[in-house]
Amino acid sequence: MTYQLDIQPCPEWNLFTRLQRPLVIAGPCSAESEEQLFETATLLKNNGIEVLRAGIWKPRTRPNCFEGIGMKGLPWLQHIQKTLGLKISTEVANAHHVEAALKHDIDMLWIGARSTANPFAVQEIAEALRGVDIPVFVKNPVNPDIELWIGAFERLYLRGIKKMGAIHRGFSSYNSARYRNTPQWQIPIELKRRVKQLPLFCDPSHIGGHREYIQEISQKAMDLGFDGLIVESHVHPDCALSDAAQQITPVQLKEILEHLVIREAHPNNSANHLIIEELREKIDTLDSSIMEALTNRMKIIEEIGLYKKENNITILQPDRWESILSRVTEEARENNLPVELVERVFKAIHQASIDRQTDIMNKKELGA
Ligand SMILES: C=C(O[C@@H]1C=C(C(=O)O)C=C[C@H]1O)C(=O)O
Repeated sequence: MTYQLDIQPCPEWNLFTRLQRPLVIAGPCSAESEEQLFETATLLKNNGIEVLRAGIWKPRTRPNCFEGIGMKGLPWLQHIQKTLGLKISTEVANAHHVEAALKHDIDMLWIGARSTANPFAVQEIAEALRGVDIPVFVKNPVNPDIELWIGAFERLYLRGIKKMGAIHRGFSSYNSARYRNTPQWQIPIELKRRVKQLPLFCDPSHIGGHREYIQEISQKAMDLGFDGLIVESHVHPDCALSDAAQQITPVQLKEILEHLVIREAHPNNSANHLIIEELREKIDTLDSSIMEALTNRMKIIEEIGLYKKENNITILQPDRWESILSRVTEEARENNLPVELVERVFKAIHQASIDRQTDIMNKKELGA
């Protein structure tokens, strides 16, 4: 069963007053001391940030790391809310956190990646939020499972939460890669396709794992039409008690934001609109040719399948398959197409052929 999520549009949330992209949430990974939090918040505010983030309870990979300041950090946030007029937000991982955060007038909550991966935790948080009308952001689960991510929104929605946003923070991987978490951009793209009204934020700090990547990841998010960014910012990043390498100062954040190129969702005049429409018509025609070719190919696959069944021949023909794959990858090289793309496409086509021929093989004769 899929639910139609009737999400309230972000401009109505009373969280951001300036509504141009990117909407920005920023603040330290963790609240560490009242001074660190207040100094950071003041600088962020002076640099135009409206919503402060700060972790109060930190889920850490190993015990004996700094696990967050806990409850005593909540009044610090509240003080900032009152004196600086910033909106305040933190991560919650259980009902107890939700209760404490709400008691301290938190403006926005988010559910972390490890919690999103656990439906029991999400359900518990959703129950604790029943009847509460504040925005709740959900980070993607650590594993690239879009259903789990959507499931978390559904659980919240079923308990009455209408102000929901998604945070893309990348996915855990065992391979050593450029970034700390692999972005797998196709997953937030698919989320946006499936849940259109959902505001989409990117967390370049956690994807990159190092401050040097924040600019490029933020730009990529903007190019894909993301609504906002949630960025870790600390008054003295190198002294941070958690995630030191990926935090930036409020001034560095301002510079990064100033350098972002923000593109419009659609062409801004009718001449440009016509150009893109004409090109899209060409794409539509080409897509129809691809579909026609796929349909005709499948018909022949079926004929070969019937022949194999009648003559007792194996479905998989490794030599034939090998020769197809080497021919198309060679053609890809000649035409300057990504070989990896062509391989992926043809492997998917070949697998579909095998599946179709397997169905034909297994189908009982009428009356047999
Ligand atoms: C169509 C055949 O069956 C299988 C499917 C193939 C394909 O999709 O082109 C190629 C070889 C076989 O593994 C065939 O034997 O030619």
